[in-house]
Amino acid sequence: MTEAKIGIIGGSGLYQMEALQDIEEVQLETPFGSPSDAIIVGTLEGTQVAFLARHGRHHHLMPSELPFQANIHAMKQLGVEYLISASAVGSLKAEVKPLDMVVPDQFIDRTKNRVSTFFGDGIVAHIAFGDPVCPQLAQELATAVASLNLDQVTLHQGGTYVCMEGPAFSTKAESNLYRSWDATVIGMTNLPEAKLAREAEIAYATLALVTDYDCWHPDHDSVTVEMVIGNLRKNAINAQRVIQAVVKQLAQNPPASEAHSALQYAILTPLSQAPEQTKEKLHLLLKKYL
Ligand SMILES: CSC[C@H]1O[C@H](OP(=O)(O)O)[C@H](O)[C@@H]1O
Ligand SMILES: Nc1ncnc2[nH]cnc12
Repeated sequence: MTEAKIGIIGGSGLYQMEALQDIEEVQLETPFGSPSDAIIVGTLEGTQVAFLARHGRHHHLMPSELPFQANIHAMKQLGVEYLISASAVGSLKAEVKPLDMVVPDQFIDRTKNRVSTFFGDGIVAHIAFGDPVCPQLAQELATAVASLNLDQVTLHQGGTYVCMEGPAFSTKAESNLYRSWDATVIGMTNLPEAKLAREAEIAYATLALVTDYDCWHPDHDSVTVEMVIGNLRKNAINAQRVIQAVVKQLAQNPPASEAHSALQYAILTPLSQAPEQTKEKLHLLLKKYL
């Protein structure tokens, strides 16, 4: 059985990891449907990792169409314990410039149409989510960025990621509202993923790669895809270097994470009373508690 303890979800601009060796394409099915694409399992720095292009390798899925449950379930099937998201974001702060990197430690949910839980159908669970990002994995990301001294890149450790529905970018009024909330960056994908990863007891952290100043900045044009694409290419190269460094660190010293036991006190329904069909559907997540 193909396995990997470290998973990577590549967002806009990061559709493959060039340094991956001994690649195997794994086409997985889950009780929640098919993931965005085949998962590419290969070795990086001698360590087995699993890579998934969030929007598909040809970017055919909108944020609202992403099969978040299937993506996280597929990573869990492969044995992933640490999941790194690389994501394009707009900046909501003057000092956070395009090409900078942010390792957020908070999220604000502005989505309207996302499924962000595996539970329901007779089994109720409420995971703790006060700290939505694994602090240990976030620290590994920050350490890796700092170790590389990347040209033109400032690292911002901590910050709030606003997750909006999209696909249209924000209005100026919305962008300024998020600025008044002291939010740092904006994107369309990471919050459902972080919630589902926590339910799956996978440590999750985001490497947010800044592509633009959204639309609030008086000295910059409002965000367009054309603007974003130029910076995505540079960001994708930097992101791969960071991920490679993190994988090396994690392989040498995998940190303990509270995320790995997130369900321990979260399930309210006595599993002895729960519907068999739901227990079966959630077996991968629940098996250690059955
Ligand atoms: C190409 S700009 C908008 C698009 O990029 C981000 O995606 P991801 O988080 O997967 O890198 C943002 O969330 C939007 O989906
Ligand atoms: N300005 C922005 N708003 C939402 N998602 C983004 N992804 C990249 N830039 C973005």
